[in-house]
Amino acid sequence: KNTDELDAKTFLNEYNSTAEVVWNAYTEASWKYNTDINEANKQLQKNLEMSAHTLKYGQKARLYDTTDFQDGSVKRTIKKLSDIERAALPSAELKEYNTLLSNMETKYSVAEVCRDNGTCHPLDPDLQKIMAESRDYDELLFAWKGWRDSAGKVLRQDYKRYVELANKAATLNGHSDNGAFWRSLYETPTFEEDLETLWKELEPLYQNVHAYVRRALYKKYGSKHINLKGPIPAHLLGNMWAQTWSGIMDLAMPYPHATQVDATPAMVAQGWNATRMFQESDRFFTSLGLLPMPKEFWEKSMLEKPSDGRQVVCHASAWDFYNRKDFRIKQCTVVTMDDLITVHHEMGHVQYFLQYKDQPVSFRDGANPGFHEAIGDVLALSVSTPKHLQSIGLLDKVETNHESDINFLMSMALDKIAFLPFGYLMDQWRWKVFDGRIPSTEYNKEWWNLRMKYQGLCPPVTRTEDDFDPGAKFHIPANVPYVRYFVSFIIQFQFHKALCDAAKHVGPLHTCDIYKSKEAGKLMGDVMKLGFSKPWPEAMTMITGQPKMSAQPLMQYFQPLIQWLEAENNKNKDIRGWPDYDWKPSTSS
Ligand SMILES: O=C(CCC(O)(O)[C@H](Cc1ccccc1)NC(=O)c1ccccc1)N[C@@H](Cc1c[nH]c2ccccc12)C(=O)O
Ligand SMILES: [Zn+2]
Repeated sequence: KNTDELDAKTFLNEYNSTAEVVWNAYTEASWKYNTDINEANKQLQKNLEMSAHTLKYGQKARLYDTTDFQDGSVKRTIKKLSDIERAALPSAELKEYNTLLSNMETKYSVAEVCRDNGTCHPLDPDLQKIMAESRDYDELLFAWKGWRDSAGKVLRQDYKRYVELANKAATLNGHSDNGAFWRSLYETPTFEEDLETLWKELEPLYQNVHAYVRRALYKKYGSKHINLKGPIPAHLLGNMWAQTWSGIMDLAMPYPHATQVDATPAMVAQGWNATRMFQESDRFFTSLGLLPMPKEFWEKSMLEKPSDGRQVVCHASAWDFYNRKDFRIKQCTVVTMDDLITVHHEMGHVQYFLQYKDQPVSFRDGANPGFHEAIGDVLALSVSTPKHLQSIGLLDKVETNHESDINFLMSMALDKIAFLPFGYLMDQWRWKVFDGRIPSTEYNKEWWNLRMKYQGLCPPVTRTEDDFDPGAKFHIPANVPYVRYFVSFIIQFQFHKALCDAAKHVGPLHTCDIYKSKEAGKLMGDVMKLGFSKPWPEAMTMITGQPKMSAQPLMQYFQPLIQWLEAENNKNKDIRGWPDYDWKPSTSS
């Protein structure tokens, strides 16, 4: 083994400069395909070249014994390069794996649901609009079942083979399975226990929101479709996957006569478009002293779904082209408050790219995947406040009284609290698939067991193993881990609390708006500049003064609503949980 640290540094410099070129070429090819899906653009050649580069340098990295190295960054980089992921597969299987991934993402992205009269609906924007706005039980069922027939079902065989190859690559890199590899990215030995502890702390709050929303849906859809002691049919929550519930805020509004919280009508009335939404977000970031989007961003991003007939991957994403100057977002933006939040989420990714662009490529990543997901959401917590929405002209009447507070907190809970069990169960399912506890013959049964256990949902129609409902959620066919969002929804409140303190905010946490706080911006910028160069507990300590994930700031933020929900559910004599787990909604309307 080579113990020469100077030699290692030279090797890493060579790696870094060659990696930028190879990764840039791959990213350009991937962008071309994602924004114009067709056979010609499918060429997977650049993907293979990237893996060849990873293999070459990974094998050389493994020759070093870094035990006595002085430079921590050299040790950290050698360790990271030594895991060569899919490049460990024999070339025939690597080609098969890349083809499978490309085919799964394409099948998902081009899927659509057709009516008897022949009109066909893509997920974005059509089916998403139906799921958020329709209050017709059967129309919702048409979209919900149709999407799973068109996008989920067709992926089952591809997915089964993908699992085998992903696991083979993981074991060739020394992991027990692909789930173990995904968890290793958090560098936290107690990661799974920590997540379970956080979930147990938050479960009572979720059950209170669930009980309250079930009561609201009971009022709307009646006892044929809602059992006040049972799970909620999964198509009634205002979202295709029931992962966020703000789509049914109108049914769950505690005080309909107090301050409204939805800025969508004003955005539409004032003629906002996608570019305006991104400019608004850019303005918030620069108000904190963070970096503006470079001109390439505005010239080369795809901020709206193309109208020239091109097929694209509509699921939003942010892109680093690894040349320190080209950064883009691809988003099929619609003019809604919900998408204004997503705009900030994606811009948070690009801000991270900008802040760490001068790190070596190995460190151009989040402190952990949850950090990358949290940045934009932290700013969105400020943007979402009625006070801020009023200051940008999107809400006119804003009162500061108890009812308005509860309305606002309910709208936030329908996104942030409702999401937690979904964010947690997605990779519970995948970790069990990767480690063999869920065989392919039980993919769908175990999916719905988890959907029942954590979210208290049931399918509106019978499901079988002919179906593959997990495949109907982008991240499953797209091979994108999901527990990062669960982590993000926890730590973003820790960051929010710390930044609000830095911004000298006084008053309840949920009223804090860090807009224009250079102190808050400095704290965020310094952490983002680190990229992946330090273990994430160090980054966490820089912001919050302590190294752990904690649910306390989230609970503090929602405290007024927690009390209100307890009282409201007791007043309605509603039970928490869903003991009638065998109940099924009637299939006649
Ligand atoms: O998937 C996303 C946003 C897309 C993304 O920005 O996270 C994107 C996902 C992706 C990853 C890899 C390939 C293609 C898409 N992630 C990134 O663009 C990205 C870029 C650089 C580093 C890390 C992530 N949100 C999740 C979770 C979520 C639901 N509602 C939300 C509201 C606010 C924030 C997140 C969510 C979802 O829609 O289920
Ligand atoms: Zn993201």
